[in-house]
Amino acid sequence: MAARVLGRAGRLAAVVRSSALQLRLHGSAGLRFGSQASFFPPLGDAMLPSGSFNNHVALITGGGTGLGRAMTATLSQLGAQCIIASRKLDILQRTAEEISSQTGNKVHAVQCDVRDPQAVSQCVDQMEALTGLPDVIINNAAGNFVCPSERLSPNAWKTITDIVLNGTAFVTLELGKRLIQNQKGASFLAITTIYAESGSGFVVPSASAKAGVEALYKSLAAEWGRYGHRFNIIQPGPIRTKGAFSRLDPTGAFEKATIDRIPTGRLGTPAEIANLAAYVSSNYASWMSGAVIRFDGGEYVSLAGEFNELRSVTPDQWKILEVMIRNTKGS
Ligand SMILES: CCCCCCCCC/C=C\C=C\C(=O)SCCNC(=O)CCNC(=O)[C@H](O)C(C)(C)COP(=O)(O)OP(=O)(O)OC[C@H]1O[C@@H](n2cnc3c(N)ncnc32)[C@H](O)[C@@H]1OP(=O)(O)O
Ligand SMILES: NC(=O)C1=CN([C@@H]2O[C@H](COP(=O)(O)OP(=O)(O)OC[C@H]3O[C@@H](n4cnc5c(N)ncnc54)[C@H](OP(=O)(O)O)[C@@H]3O)[C@@H](O)[C@H]2O)C=CC1
Repeated sequence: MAARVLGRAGRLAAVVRSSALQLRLHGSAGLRFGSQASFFPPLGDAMLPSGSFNNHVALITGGGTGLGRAMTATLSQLGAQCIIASRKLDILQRTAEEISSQTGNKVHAVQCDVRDPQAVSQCVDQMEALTGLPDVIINNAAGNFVCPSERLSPNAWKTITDIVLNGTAFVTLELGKRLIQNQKGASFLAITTIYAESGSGFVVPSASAKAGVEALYKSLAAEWGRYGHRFNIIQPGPIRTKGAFSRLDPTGAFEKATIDRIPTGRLGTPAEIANLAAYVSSNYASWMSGAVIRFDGGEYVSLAGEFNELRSVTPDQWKILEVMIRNTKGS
């Protein structure tokens, strides 16, 4: 009996070593990635009760496009008066009009290059005149592109770190000081990325700056709670936007591999992150501060685990592997 099992195991072991299995272990055959997405359908509706942001003012940097636009739409739908700020006034104005006309709540467009502290100060002046100081601040504006680090010029480095780290700091400090002076509490949210934690090649200025933003927000969560300010961070995984995908995967060549490694089998959607940002910025989350929320369909842990490639081993192949492992005697 034992000999028969061993003989069978030997034959199966030969199969294991075949190139077909090697392909399966290292390629994406076996379990078909992506099919599981049907278990995780994205919902698009605003999650919080309507009116959750009535009488609230929200500033969203980079609110004219992509994820910032989606967050603005959700906050506006929930009753907030929004101010969106970035460099391109025409785009901001178009977005503001579209959202206002859908929600019935005013969205203001204010031009501001967050790299320039004077422009930030003027933007806040404008905001104070329009709406008063905000209850919600979402630091979402960013710049990024993939580039081997040896090809980066000093100005390329400075451009990204100025937008992401200095820009976030200028907006946060300017508003923080005025809010403190006026004894007004607020929720600050920064949008970073999963590689702020791990680092990542080919986006090194962005990784460095986003890590700095996380240190800034965690530090201020500790320091400024006494002024009524909460600071939280959302680290999104891949969510299709023109701004991100055109600069990080310009040919689309990496999209399938990206989806394949996401345990939930799909990209995120702007509406999903907008719901999370709305919750974190709302009074329902008034006890949340200093939190770093990874929102990536499981991509980070999938990338991190050394053995996660074994997802592609089929049940039949596991039988073979198990026999091989059990038959190993000694070291
Ligand atoms: C593996 C597949 C993955 C699939 C997708 C996964 C998605 C996951 C996403 C994760 C994280 C995402 C983070 C993000 O931040 S995405 C948001 C991206 N959005 C934007 O970047 C919008 C705003 N961007 C811009 O306006 C420009 O792209 C900008 C370059 C960042 C700034 O514009 P501007 O101020 O006009 O700057 P210049 O064009 O003057 O350039 C300044 C400097 O930088 C050099 N440079 C510009 N582009 C490149 C490049 N592609 N490669 C190398 N260097 C570049 C430029 O030459 C200038 O330097 P120098 O003066 O020395 O020539
Ligand atoms: N999409 C994704 O998969 C992921 C996105 N993120 C983060 O999400 C956020 C939104 O990105 P996404 O919506 O995808 O990309 P977008 O390119 O659409 O958004 C970036 C926004 O930043 C604004 N911006 C850029 N530079 C400046 C500046 N100097 N001053 C003021 N505003 C500026 C842009 O507006 P303008 O050009 O008018 O200035 C734009 O609206 C970013 O923080 C990004 O790092 C993180 C992980 C994944």
